[in-house]
Amino acid sequence: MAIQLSDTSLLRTECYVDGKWVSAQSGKVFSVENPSTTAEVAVCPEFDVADTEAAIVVAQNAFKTYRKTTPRARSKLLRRWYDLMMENVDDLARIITAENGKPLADAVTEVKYAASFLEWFSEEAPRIYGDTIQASNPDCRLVTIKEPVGVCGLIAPWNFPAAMITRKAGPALAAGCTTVIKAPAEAPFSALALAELAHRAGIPAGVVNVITALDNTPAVGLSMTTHPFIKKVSFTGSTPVGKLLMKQCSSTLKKLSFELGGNAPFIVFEDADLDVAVRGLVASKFRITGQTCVCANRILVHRSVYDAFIQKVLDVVRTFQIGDGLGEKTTHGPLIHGRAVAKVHEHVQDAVSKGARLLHGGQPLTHLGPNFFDITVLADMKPGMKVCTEETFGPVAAFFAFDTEQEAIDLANDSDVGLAGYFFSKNASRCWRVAEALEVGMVGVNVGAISDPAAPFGGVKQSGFGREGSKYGIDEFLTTKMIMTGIESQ
Ligand SMILES: NC(=O)c1ccc[n+]([C@@H]2O[C@H](COP(=O)([O-])OP(=O)(O)OC[C@H]3O[C@@H](n4cnc5c(N)ncnc54)[C@H](O)[C@@H]3O)[C@@H](O)[C@H]2O)c1
Ligand SMILES: O=CCCC(=O)O
Repeated sequence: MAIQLSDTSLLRTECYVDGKWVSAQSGKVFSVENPSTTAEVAVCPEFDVADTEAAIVVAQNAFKTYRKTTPRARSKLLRRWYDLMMENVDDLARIITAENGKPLADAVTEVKYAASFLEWFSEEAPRIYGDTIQASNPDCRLVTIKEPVGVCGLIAPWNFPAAMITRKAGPALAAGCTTVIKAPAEAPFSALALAELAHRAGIPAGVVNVITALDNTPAVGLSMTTHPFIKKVSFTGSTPVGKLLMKQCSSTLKKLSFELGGNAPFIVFEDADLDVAVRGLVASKFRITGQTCVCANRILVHRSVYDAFIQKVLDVVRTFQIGDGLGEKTTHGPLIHGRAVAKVHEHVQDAVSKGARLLHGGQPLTHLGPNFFDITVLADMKPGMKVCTEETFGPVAAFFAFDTEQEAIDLANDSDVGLAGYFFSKNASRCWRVAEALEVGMVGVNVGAISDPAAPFGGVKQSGFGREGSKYGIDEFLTTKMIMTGIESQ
């Protein structure tokens, strides 16, 4: 076996539908590679439209009974699922590292983060409230109740192959919904391992269904976004795919939550604690080798501290060890595939050709394998470079200089997307001013790591809509029903 696991039955290579492990009806499979070594991890079923529709029908049937379960019963199921994740942290992390490439320590962090959404929503399940409202008509009484929206299609990316699933499945199940989960083709085994644990947790058959596809992804996606039984699509991925899925969902007007791409500004003001800002930058920019949606993409530094700040960042970057995610000394792993390497390289070459100064890295590390790119530092960045308008999704720290607070805000907001933004300053008034001025869904003030199950995660502009995690996350899977009762006046 390509992954060393204590519990080998966690590596599942079939899809999970109606509580059973199933192959594609066609018998087709696709191969998943370890991005560090390019060795095959295992193969997975290539589901097609018929397979997908069968899973949707199963979820629809399961919804009829699951929706009637008590919130406390759903809470206990989620809690058991959470406990099983925590009992299997090491194996789950090894699966993540094998299919995604991130260092094992980061994979362990992801598993705990992923499990935290199950814990959080196990606690939210019994806390779904409606309202009592004073009707305009004195002869009527008015209340609202919350109901599960129905079968949910959950589509998630490879960069957090466990956490992006539980952040959706946790609230869906807490709300009383059933799910068809399309695992990312690059990293499907985490989702399948989660399905195995859902099974062990006693989650009823048909409530969690996990399907996989590579070449059939567009057809499977079309099925999930147009099938009348699916009432909600929750998608995390790129903005272009989000736009396509939204268009497809319009035919049946599904409820939607879209967590899409970002291009986070990271501002260092002249009054910042530079060491705190360096720690924040390392956490934000280089997490998972720059492959998170909330990664700093444009680093804006006040001219008076520009050189000093970059020097401090270079001092840290030079200590990084790039390599196989299982390597004991590895701090940063590979990119997910060759297309990602090519895109990062293109951003670097574009910047350098337009006058940026390359201070570190800048090249693929082909001696390590085809998916490795060096940690890169670029100074003298200018508007008009690709980094300004496209999400790099790689280990490139691109530094811009600014002179005034307003200039920094204008540069930060000069983007079609608005997911996360960060800034560092010791001035309390400035902290409020800038936090309010940034056109993003999430702001980190003097902090670069903002992910927390208690925090509402989501964007504005073309970063999408809806919020995951927090007390708001469950609303995405509920509908509000108004009940007006006429009473006879005496
Ligand atoms: N906002 C967030 O919370 C968040 C979190 C993680 C990643 N992201 C974004 O995700 C992107 C990286 O992930 P990616 O490369 O996997 O994105 P992607 O959009 O290519 O794919 C995301 C998922 O959608 C599936 N998919 C692709 N085309 C589809 C189609 N036509 N129909 C149905 N499903 C389809 C993929 O198989 C994958 O499972 C980045 O843009 C990143 O910012 C956003
Ligand atoms: O990549 C985006 C998700 C990252 C996170 O939840 O911290």
